[in-house]
Amino acid sequence: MSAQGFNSQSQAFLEWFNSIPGSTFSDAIELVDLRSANAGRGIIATKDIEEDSVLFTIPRTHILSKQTSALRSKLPQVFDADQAPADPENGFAVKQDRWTSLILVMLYEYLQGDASSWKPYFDVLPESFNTPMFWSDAELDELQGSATRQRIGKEEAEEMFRTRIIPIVRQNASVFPRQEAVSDDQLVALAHRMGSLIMSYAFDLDKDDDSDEEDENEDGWQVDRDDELLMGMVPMADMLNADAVFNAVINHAADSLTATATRPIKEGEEILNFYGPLANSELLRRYGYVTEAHMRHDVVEISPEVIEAAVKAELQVDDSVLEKVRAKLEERELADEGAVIEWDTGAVEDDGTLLAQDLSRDSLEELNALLEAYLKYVEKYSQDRKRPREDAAISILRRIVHGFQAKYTTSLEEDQRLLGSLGAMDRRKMAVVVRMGEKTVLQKLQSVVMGAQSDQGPVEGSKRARTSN
Ligand SMILES: C[S@@+](CC[C@H](N)C(=O)[O-])C[C@H]1O[C@@H](n2cnc3c(N)ncnc32)[C@H](O)[C@@H]1O
Repeated sequence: MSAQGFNSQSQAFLEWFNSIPGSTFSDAIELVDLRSANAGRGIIATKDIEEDSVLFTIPRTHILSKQTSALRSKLPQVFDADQAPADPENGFAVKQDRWTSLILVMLYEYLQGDASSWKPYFDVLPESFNTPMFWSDAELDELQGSATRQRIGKEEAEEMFRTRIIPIVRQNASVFPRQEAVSDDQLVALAHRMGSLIMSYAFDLDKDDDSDEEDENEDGWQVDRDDELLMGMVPMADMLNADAVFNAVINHAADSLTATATRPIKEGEEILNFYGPLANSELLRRYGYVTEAHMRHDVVEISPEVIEAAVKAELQVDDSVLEKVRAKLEERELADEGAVIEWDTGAVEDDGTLLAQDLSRDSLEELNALLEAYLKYVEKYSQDRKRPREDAAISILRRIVHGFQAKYTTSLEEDQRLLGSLGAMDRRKMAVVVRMGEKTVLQKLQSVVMGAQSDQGPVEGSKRARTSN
């Protein structure tokens, strides 16, 4: 789209936003075109801004959610469990979760076209995304050994659209307009767009007062459910880009959400929100971009299968013993997720600046605990304590590191050279940044393991890792 067309959409959106009763938009900020930096729209300071200044305010009435959309009153049987017909054949009996509810609301508003009061907002929301969900196999191959590839979930998403979204749209032709012109495949593509928008633009709001917020577990205790937070699209708050070093936050008040400067911002600086201490792989999966500042949160995820394979190869354990060990670990809920190796040293202050002090954590704690448990149960079930546990643990760790490194087809040095030769931050370059971050963590892990091996001491990740940051 031309710069002129892009800016006139921004202008129309801003006028729509300013027409909302109770909204505010500071005269010290501006909505701008950052496409040349691959950052879409963003907001910059047009004047110096003082700490705690309010940048903009959006009343809750104009957060798009199942609470503000007319769809809910049109389809109470879909949104309210107690009104759902008992017959599951009609497709309504499954209660919608916060994802499917918001996708339905967004589809409903989007399909209204010009008749939707949210039209100027939809006009500034993107139609295509750089999240791995939309990458080709060749593009995904560039992620090499990254666990991100296993977490994309495209098929699961499509299954959800086909079973929980499309039947509702089709069975309510009078509610969802213009759908005759849209095939099922097109509806799936539209649901993908809405799902991706929710993933990278929606905010978690307060608890959803209308949902049955708590479930009972077997003991009769009330437990919080992950899906109880209401999700909504918050116009303007979602025009802020974000980074691991930021200068603004969104405050949630009873009637409105407000963007506030966390520290003084200079004229020309971009206003940046914070999405959380996410590894670049996760930033890419959810938001479709990576940044240098997020590299400090990079992690390597070691799956239970990788750990088990290393244990088996190192200790030459029979499958029957491994099965018993696995059952024991599952009983103790240790075997489900494997271990995450992190060198998270760059925590941020509340104002968005980096903490001066290095906050190294014991990055190997989780893996060490898991290996300790493996070794204990292997000894127990094979009735054979061949060697000291520390010694065995170090050898297993070495196997894990080597096994992992083999999943990445290029070395860190090769990637460094490649990165220097790549131009704009396209999908390939983002994949290179992700895999480089993970290889850097692996390299640190390797130096810890090698160090431990040379002095045969325990593997203490934090003490050694601290020197390398
Ligand atoms: C909530 S939106 C922010 C507004 C968005 N730039 C737009 O044009 O609509 C989140 C999306 O903005 C982009 N984004 C956010 N922060 C970014 C950054 N620091 N660098 C590049 N892109 C960024 C990503 O595409 C992300 O999925």
